Amino acid sequence: ATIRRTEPTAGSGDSARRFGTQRVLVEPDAASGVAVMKFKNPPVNSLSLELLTEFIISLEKLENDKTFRGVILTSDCPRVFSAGLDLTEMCGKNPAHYAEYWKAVQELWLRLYLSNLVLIAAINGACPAGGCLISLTCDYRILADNPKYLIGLNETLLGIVAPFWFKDTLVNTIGHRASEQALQLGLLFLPAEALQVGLVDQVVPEDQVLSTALSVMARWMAIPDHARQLTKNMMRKTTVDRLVKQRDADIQNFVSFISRDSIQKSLQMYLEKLKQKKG
Ligand SMILES: CCCCC/C=C\CCC/C=C/CC(=O)SCCNC(=O)CCNC(=O)[C@H](O)C(C)(C)COP(=O)(O)OP(=O)(O)OC[C@H]1O[C@@H](n2cnc3c(N)ncnc32)[C@H](O)[C@@H]1OP(=O)(O)O
Repeated sequence: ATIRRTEPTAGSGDSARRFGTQRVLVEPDAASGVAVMKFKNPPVNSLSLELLTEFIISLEKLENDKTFRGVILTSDCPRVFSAGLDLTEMCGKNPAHYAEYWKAVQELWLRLYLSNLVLIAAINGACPAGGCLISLTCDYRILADNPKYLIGLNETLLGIVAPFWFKDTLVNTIGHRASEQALQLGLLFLPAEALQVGLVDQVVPEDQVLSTALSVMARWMAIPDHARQLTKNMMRKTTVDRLVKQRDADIQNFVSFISRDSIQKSLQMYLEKLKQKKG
């Protein structure tokens, strides 16, 4: 994927400078050590290969810069946090493309789930499937209180199956029984339901999502990094290791699953339905 970096905006020093790429805007505040990362892949922030690649690069840049200890993930697109994996990357392409795409999905999850940074999701829009997965990799989730902003792993509604590491991430967050129901039924939760089941940590008015994320971040930043990072590692490493041990097999699994005629048909029908919704 071709990555175009955005120029820093004119400002009064480092903390006023933006950086990032075409699809991932980064607003750093060096003074507080916190950066706000905004997805900008209109119309719905679908996780195309380009967006995944730029996300990984921007995250790596922040991880390697000791100035930054916390990142808030949010959307620059109105009403959608992320529509999840880009269905056009999984439809009508060849096995080599599917393998490349899935490797990038894995890579992003691996980096996010064990990130040394404090990650907070400021969920300011709809958050299905892969969008929900990204938020689940964060240390804390704040969802805007809007009945249109549904969140959940809805893969079964598309006739596809959430892989084991999506499932593990959900189980680690809301527990086994709630995950069993949520995954089989492909549940998309309203904000109040998401809060009740523990899928998000706070639901706040839409105009307070970012300010709440910043104040929650201050609390997490007050904890010494080494102790917090080792604790996070202790909680999450086993889950990560499961995928690391079988990364190639997981790619092969995905490629053969997604290449099936029946799955391709389901995805195409789902995409058609999304497009028809407008007309
Ligand atoms: C047993 C072995 C198991 C191994 C299995 C391995 C793997 C399989 C599992 C793979 C995992 C997949 C996880 C995913 O993330 S799949 C994606 C699921 N996403 C969704 O279901 C969301 C679909 N989108 C929506 O519901 C809505 O778009 C919305 C996000 C609520 C926003 O609604 P709205 O603002 O009304 O926008 P539109 O619906 O009109 O959409 C605008 C535009 O965008 C296109 N689009 C929407 N979502 C996607 C997407 N995910 N990918 C690509 N394109 C998308 C939509 O078609 C419209 O396009 P047009 O403008 O051209 O009409």
